[in-house]
Amino acid sequence: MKHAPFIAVEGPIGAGKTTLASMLSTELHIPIIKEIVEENPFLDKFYQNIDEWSFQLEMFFLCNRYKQLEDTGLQYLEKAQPVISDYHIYKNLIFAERTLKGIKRDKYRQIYHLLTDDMPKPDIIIYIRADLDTLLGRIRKRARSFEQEMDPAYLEQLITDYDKGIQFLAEQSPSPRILTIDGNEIDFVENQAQFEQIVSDVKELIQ
Ligand SMILES: Nc1ncnc2c1ncn2[C@@H]1O[C@H](COP(=O)(O)OP(=O)(O)OP(=O)(O)O)[C@@H](O)[C@H]1O
Ligand SMILES: Nc1nc(=O)c2ncn([C@H]3C[C@H](O)[C@@H](CO)O3)c2[nH]1
Repeated sequence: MKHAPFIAVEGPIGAGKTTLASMLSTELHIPIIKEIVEENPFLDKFYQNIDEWSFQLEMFFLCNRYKQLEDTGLQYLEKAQPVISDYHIYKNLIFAERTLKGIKRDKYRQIYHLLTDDMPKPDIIIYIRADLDTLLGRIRKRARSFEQEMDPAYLEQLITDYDKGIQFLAEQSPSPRILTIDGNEIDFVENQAQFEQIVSDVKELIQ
């Protein structure tokens, strides 16, 4: 790979994106960009009433990620410095296609493309797949109050949406390199050897 890599860790809610991105950032000495969660004023309301709050929430995520991506380009990529992020900008569309309907979805799509089409995109995606039981277990363990009432059907749909979304990204040109991790079987938190294997796989993709 000639230029500095832009790595994104992706996967459905609770898959372990922030955990793995942080571990890789430390191990590979690559700065990390993390998504904003605690200061998000709409997440709480969204989980209580998705139809009522989805547009505000999706726009909030989109604007925040747009700003972060702009900064990432200026701070790192334009200076040929590598960076790792705990999300891919495309996740906005994965969620919004599920949570928005009708005219709001149409408007959101237009704004999404207007803002992001010419932005830098990750060239390496680490995709953590995990099934519903694994994700629900992690979400419970993490115990963010606003997520505890999450409808399992919503999460199950997102698992499928993610598979399709990552497949779509794989078909883009130039296509990103994708490392898929089985989050049910691979425990990069507790199992050092499994984490080292991921590090080695990522290093190979970066070469
Ligand atoms: N491989 C793993 N084995 C065991 N626990 C894990 C593993 N990965 C993550 N966890 C735990 O699961 C929880 C969710 O992890 P994390 O916050 O990294 O997920 P995320 O994908 O970034 O979530 P979100 O989609 O909400 O941003 C955390 O409590 C974390 O410590
Ligand atoms: N609707 C919606 N759109 C997004 O773009 C999005 N990105 C993250 N999330 C939710 C998942 C976690 O609960 C929490 C932290 O990741 O926020 C999102 N929800």
